[in-house]
Amino acid sequence: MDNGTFLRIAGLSAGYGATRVLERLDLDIRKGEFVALLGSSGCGKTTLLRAVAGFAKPSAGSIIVAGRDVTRLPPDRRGMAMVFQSYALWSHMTVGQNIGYGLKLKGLPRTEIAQRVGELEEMLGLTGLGSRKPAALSGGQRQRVALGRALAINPQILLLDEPLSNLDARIRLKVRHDISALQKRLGITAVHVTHDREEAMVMADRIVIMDAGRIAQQGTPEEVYNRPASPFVAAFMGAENVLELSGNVDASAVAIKAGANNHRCLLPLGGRTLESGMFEARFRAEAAELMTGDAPAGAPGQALELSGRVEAASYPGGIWRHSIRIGEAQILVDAPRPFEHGSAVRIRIPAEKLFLFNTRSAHERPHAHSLHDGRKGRVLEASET
Ligand SMILES: Nc1ncnc2c1ncn2[C@@H]1O[C@H](COP(=O)(O)OP(=O)(O)OP(=O)(O)O)[C@@H](O)[C@H]1O
Repeated sequence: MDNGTFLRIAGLSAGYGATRVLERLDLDIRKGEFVALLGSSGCGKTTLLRAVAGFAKPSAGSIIVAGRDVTRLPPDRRGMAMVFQSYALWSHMTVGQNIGYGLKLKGLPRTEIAQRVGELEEMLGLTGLGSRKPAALSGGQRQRVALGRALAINPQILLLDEPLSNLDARIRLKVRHDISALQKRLGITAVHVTHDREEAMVMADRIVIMDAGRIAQQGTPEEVYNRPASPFVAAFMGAENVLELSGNVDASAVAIKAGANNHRCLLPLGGRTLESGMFEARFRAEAAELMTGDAPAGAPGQALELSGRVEAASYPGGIWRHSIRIGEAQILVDAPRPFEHGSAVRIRIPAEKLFLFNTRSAHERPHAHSLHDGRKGRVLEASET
């Protein structure tokens, strides 16, 4: 075991009856680390969290905390506390009683419980609300009570199951910040399930992206955002524009061939592992630059240049978002000013903002729009060089 590992999930498989959800999943988490489990609905995030907490029984594998195998221990003997999306507060109990519940179960003296509850209420901004019932609290306050109840027992590991998804957008930003600050201050190891990319980015030290019960990629927010390892991760991290290109790779660059709607260009490999052939190219709406006029002639540029036509423009705030038709493909591109509906435009995507992945078969690129001429699978290449 790596010296820094505090929570080790090893070869974990879990499911429900015949439904297999997690398949031999391995994940090591350091002490004090904040890990976000990010993935689309149904990928197994909650199942993983519940298995770690002891609420779901794994069919194989183990859960080790500080070198101790806790796989067969009940939830209350694992040194963990879980905060649920639904808060799961006891409606007949006051705020103070909810927060102190775990301590009461442990048989602590009343005075000690009162003192600890008071400290937590203060820490969580709930002072003065101790005798209210949950029904008389706002969503954000309820979630803070749930957090207080989890923290009261001094857990070594805090498990958060989409704790912010029931809060409105503005409160969510505040509680997001509160949880992060508290977790860092207390030095608790935290595992946070979310399907909100931005939430994972701003809260976590490390993001674990899950796909169908497996880990698709893990890394710092900056790593998974800027260096997605697969089309799935790229799409999940917001690079939803997708095109199909072809080109040749040498030791230092990939030469993208010209097509019906793209110019020839030479992109530095920059650490990418690619083979000559077909590529799925992905990029974010904000990664592209929108321009009018003709492309400069001459040597191939170090950016992908596309030509298209504006089909729609909207103003979501701050920037203008354009829907652009490029052959059979449709992409979204942001710009600081609106471009007229129907106008011919150029789109420039710098090499470092273009994610390229080899595609090997038609089955592996169900979402890619090729820049082709409508004939089956034929990519239009003005120059075959
Ligand atoms: N109690 C259950 N019985 C049977 N199948 C279940 C049960 N709970 C979850 N599943 C199935 O297991 C799979 C994983 O569910 P899980 O709740 O872990 O996903 P998730 O990634 O947390 O999704 P979400 O973001 O929607 O909460 C899903 O296909 C789900 O339908």
